[in-house]
Amino acid sequence: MSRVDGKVALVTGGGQGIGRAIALRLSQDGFAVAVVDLNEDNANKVAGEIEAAGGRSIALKADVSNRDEVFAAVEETASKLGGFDVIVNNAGIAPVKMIEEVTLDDLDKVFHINVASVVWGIQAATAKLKELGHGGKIVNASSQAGHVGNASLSVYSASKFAVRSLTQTAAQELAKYGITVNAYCPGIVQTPMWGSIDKQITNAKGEEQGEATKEFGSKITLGRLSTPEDVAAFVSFLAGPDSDYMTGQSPLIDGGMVFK
Ligand SMILES: NC(=O)C1=CN([C@@H]2O[C@H](COP(=O)(O)OP(=O)(O)OC[C@H]3O[C@@H](n4cnc5c(N)ncnc54)[C@H](O)[C@@H]3O)[C@@H](O)[C@H]2O)C=CC1
Ligand SMILES: CC(=O)C(C)=O
Repeated sequence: MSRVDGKVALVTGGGQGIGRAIALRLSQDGFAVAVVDLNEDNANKVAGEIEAAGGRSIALKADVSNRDEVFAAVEETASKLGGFDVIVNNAGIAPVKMIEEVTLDDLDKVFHINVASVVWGIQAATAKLKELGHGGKIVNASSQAGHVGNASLSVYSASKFAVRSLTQTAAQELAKYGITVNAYCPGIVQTPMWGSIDKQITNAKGEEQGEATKEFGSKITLGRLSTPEDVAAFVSFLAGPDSDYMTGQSPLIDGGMVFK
């Protein structure tokens, strides 16, 4: 019997990439997992993978930038899986845009999906945990871009700095309810998002595809790109009982990226 058996976790953006790996890992740890994504087919596939491996899971369609949909997803998770303990606010987007070309629409879209979503996730999880009368864990996706900022990803980087800030302030406000709030800050992770970033940067610079990966990859001390499972292993720690004495933190899990 694992120390999280019977507990329930909700993972946003769980349909692919890092979110999928987190959903699978938390299920292996013993959580029942709600896989939430805008892409319902992918969410269903991941929930199916969990069930096929002997875990408990549901798939839910929700747009995390919509407060009502996030609250409804938390409600449905608690009623269908019989409790609620952890939310992983993982969903995000990363459009490439040079600072001189950024528009109000770019700011609006990225901050709604990457930042407002985290506020809604924190609010919905806190309301449910207070109703259930016990503490829990909130885990947010930031990035190495939220520590150092990446050229070509200015709005995205700003959104990930914002996630770190929300993580710190929410941790201070919610400790009295037994809720901890932490973030994870990955480096270059082999997912559809990174594939798209490489394509957009190399297109914008007129370079061959893969050049951006080479450039970012050359900064990684451990000498390889991250897998989604590398990140999921750290989220497993943040979602589980071994991180009980940790809150307000946003550690890097980036293979030791060094920017000169
Ligand atoms: N891939 C990377 O190199 C890094 C990723 N991250 C962060 O990790 C998180 C996951 O990234 P990846 O797995 O690489 O991305 P991905 O693009 O491969 O997957 C993101 C998932 O989120 C879902 N999603 C997007 N917008 C949504 C919305 N409005 N509502 C609900 N679901 C939505 C997508 O359908 C998709 O399934 C993101 O927050 C990203 O910023 C952080 C550092 C590095
Ligand atoms: C997408 C992202 O967060 C990177 C490259 O750190």
